[in-house]
Amino acid sequence: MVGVLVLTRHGQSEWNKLNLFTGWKDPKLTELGEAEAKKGGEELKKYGYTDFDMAFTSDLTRAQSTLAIILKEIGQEGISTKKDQALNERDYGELTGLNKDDARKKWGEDQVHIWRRSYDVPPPGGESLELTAKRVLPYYEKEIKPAVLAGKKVLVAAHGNSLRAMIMSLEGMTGEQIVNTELATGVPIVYKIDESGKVLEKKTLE
Ligand SMILES: O=C(O)[C@@H](CO)OP(=O)(O)O
Repeated sequence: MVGVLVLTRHGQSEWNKLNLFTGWKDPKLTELGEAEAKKGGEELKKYGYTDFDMAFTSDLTRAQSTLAIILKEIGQEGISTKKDQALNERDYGELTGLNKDDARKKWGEDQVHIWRRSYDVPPPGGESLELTAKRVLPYYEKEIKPAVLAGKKVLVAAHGNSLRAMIMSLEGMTGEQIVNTELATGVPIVYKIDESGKVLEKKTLE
């Protein structure tokens, strides 16, 4: 039996556009973000992914809106959907709301890069990718993975860092390998997975 897991980062948010550390803040999608989500839905439709069994998203508007736009585009608006904080973006702590370029000026390129893309160094008062994975992966293992291993088709709309945690687990990567992988906004990544959890195919629909 082969299950399908589609991971999609939300479209551009108001704070992505303003280049602000976002984390658990809850800005809406921009018009571009809505268009990116629609394009993601169109790509799924083009490849025949219009029959998902269930969907998952975070507790944040930008991911929920992305999911709603995709589901509308593929004609699956009524599908069973679970929303959970466990799939939220990493908490950016004291950096939340600061401009990323201003932060580089204040603390230096290297320090800001360490906060953004090291595996285990959290930003002040916030979560590292390691800490993010510690709350994302138990939820993934309990709610998402069993459905995929049972052959279901599952759609997830979430965030750069919550998705990195899942990709790390799916592809058997180390934290150091995944941190510098950038996920494009609104682009679906399709995994075909067998009942043992082995990834048979990965395709990025852009
Ligand atoms: O600001 C954020 O919440 C995230 C995603 O936009 O930023 P980063 O790319 O630094 O993980």
